[in-house]
Amino acid sequence: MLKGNVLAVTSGKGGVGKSSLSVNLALALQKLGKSVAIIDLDIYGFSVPKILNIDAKPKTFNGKIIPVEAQGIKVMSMGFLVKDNEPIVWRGPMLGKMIQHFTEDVLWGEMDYFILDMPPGTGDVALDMHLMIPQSKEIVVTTPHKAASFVAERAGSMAIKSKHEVIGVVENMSYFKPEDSDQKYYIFGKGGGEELASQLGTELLGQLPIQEADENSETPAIAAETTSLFKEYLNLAEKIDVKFQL
Ligand SMILES: Nc1ncnc2c1ncn2[C@@H]1O[C@H](COP(=O)(O)OP(=O)(O)OP(=O)(O)O)[C@@H](O)[C@H]1O
Repeated sequence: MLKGNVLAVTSGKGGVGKSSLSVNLALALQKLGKSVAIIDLDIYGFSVPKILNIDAKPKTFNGKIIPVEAQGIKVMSMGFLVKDNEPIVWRGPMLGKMIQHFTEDVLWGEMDYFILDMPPGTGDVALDMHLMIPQSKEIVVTTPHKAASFVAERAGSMAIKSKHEVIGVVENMSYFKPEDSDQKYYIFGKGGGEELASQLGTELLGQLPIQEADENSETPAIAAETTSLFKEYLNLAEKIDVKFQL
């Protein structure tokens, strides 16, 4: 199976920044000298290939898949297997087979980290992941609004019930801070991440700012190294790396 540390990035609801976090965290861990792979388990709503601007399709070798590599990160995603962004209409058991396929039939090799970009919520993929990859640890992503953290708690509780360690909560889109000022604007409210961490008995690992996307970039969802968001991703990567050494 997977040879390396496994970190699942989960959330209660969609659109909180799980995929952005998975990719940016992978790049930040790489900055720390780690080898990183991303397994995009958001089978219906894959977005990792788009975030990394990957056009290539994986090749095969002896019946196994060679993951696509972008910016030094190895990636496997349902997005590589569907034609023209067609929707995926599958039932639960097929989703489980895909997790098995992505973990067992891909030539990953040994990696320092496998990041699993999970679909939102507590559906079939989350259930199967908990059964098939019992060694994985989790972070739960939420936005600062209390209602978002209430929903996110379910994903965290599910991990705890299935005996997966939740190593922490990450609050995304916590505030907006202009690059030329230290003033923080709490656009989506405050306190959701802190509250969720205390409900799950874990710690708040990071609060990520809202970052204006550079639409001229080919990868607008990847934080440029000059931004405060990038610095926060680096801090987060350092904290997570320490947690895996314990
Ligand atoms: N810190 C941030 N600042 C500004 N925009 C952000 C930030 N984090 C994420 N976004 C944007 O929010 C949108 C949703 O992010 P993303 O796709 O990563 O969320 P998700 O939780 O993976 O969603 P889904 O559940 O649909 O997979 C994207 O357009 C992304 O670029």
